[in-house]
Amino acid sequence: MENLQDRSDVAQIGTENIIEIQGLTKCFGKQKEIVAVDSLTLNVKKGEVFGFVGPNGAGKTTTMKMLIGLLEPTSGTGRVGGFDIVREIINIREVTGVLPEPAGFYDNLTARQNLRFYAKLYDIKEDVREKRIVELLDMVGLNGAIDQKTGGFSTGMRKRFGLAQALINDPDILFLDEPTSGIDPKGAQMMRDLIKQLSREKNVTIFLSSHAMSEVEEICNRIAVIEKGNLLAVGSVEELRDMVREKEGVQYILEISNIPLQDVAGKLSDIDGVHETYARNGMLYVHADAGMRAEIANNVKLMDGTVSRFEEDRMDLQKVFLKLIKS
Ligand SMILES: Nc1ncnc2c1ncn2[C@@H]1O[C@H](COP(=O)(O)OP(=O)(O)OP(=O)(O)O)[C@@H](O)[C@H]1O
Repeated sequence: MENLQDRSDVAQIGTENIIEIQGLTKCFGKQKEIVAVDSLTLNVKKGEVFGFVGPNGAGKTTTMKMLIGLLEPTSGTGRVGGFDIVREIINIREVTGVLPEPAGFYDNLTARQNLRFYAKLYDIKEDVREKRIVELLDMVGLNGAIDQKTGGFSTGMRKRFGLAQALINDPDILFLDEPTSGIDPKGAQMMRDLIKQLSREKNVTIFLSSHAMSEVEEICNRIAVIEKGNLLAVGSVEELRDMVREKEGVQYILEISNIPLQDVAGKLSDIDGVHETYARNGMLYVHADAGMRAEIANNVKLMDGTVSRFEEDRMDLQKVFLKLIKS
């Protein structure tokens, strides 16, 4: 699986913060009793593909809406592309593109007519506009449907068309709310490839929310995890994994010969920092604090055991996420 965070050749990530959020808060209700986003502080660097994940109702959409000027924060501040999210919404609209969930179009208009309409809102000149419409529809694989009404588009086509629409003003920053939800695996892969292509070839900064952890793991350089409006963690998959390793320990898997696994399990479970040991299918599983590898190996050696395999169960983002939200 291609992973952007390991590939500095893919995205040119700058040092400059293109999105800055300070203590951002949004409350709903007469008494402001529903705290949807609670003092959120985070930065996104230019060129990053930034994943925003959290359970249902965590506050992802509300945050995005505040960042693009659709909702006014209750308190806190934010800047997008250098512009203030309350006072400079018009400027933000100029430099951003948005794929909302669900995406809405004028369904009785064709793909070309829809894009023409949005292009006019941005005052894009006719010659540039017509060329861009064809290029964008080509990019998202919808050129064959250019003169079809969007009302007849499938869910996958609507998502891709929504991406073309979000790109009509050639934005520096793209906000994508669940860009692959409801579309089939092939369509989802195409969407991910497009997102990677935009990052790689156009250096567009992408801020996306998703419930698909494998997708976020595949395409995001960094990820913020939120729950009940609060930021739980932010970092690359590797950094988030390390946070969980430090907090919850790791699972080692050992293949040992010469001595009975039950004996090793018993001996290792007496060591400080080893939380659980059990043998299954000829392998020994050891749940221990991170960094106990050498000590475990030594103890097996002292018992005259031979270790032929010693692996750490590498948590994927799905596991990391579940551990972060339950701790
Ligand atoms: N207009 C509103 N009025 C009252 N409460 C709202 C409003 N909009 C959102 N909320 C509440 O704010 C919280 C955060 O909602 P939000 O839609 O931002 O979550 P989310 O992380 O995008 O969820 P999902 O993954 O389900 O899309 C939820 O408890 C939601 O019910």
